[in-house]
Amino acid sequence: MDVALVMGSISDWDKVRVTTELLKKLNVSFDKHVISAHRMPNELQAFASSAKSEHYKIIIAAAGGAAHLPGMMAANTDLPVIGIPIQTKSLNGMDSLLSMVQMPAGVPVATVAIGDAGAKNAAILAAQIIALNNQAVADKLNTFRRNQTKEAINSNERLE
Ligand SMILES: Nc1c(C(=O)O)ncn1[C@@H]1O[C@H](COP(=O)(O)O)[C@@H](O)[C@H]1O
Repeated sequence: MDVALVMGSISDWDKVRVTTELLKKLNVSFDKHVISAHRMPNELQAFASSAKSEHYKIIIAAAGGAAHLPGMMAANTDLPVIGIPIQTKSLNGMDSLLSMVQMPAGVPVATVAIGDAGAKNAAILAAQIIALNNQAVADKLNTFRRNQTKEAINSNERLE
């Protein structure tokens, strides 16, 4: 698999479904897991430390609130980790964002935006990394970007 998509709870699944849809569209192979740094510390460590030998290339980690999951993944692997801050009811996802974006130097988490745009960008970012060594994914990305540009240009027609 190119990507392991990990989420802190099954309650995050609805928010990252869109990530999986885009990964599929861009020809990036992935599997998905609920793994929590807080609730499943041993499982997290086992998963992260064997991720490279399992031939994953990128980990996408989505979590809400005290979102230590992406940081702890990054602590236990040298694969690139992309963090998706899940929007929360109490603090709107600022809690999730700040707990993953402010990593100490040496252990980066490539943190995307809160919400739907971030969940989509995580898939695109992963595809861009995979595309460096995968022409089929590069072609899909190219088509995706061209269509996106076309749609933006065509939206001018809807202006009164
Ligand atoms: N942030 C974390 C971690 C972690 O970082 O290890 N484990 C669960 N969670 C988050 O807790 C929120 C509420 O989870 P529940 O709905 O299961 O109570 C979820 O957004 C999850 O990502």
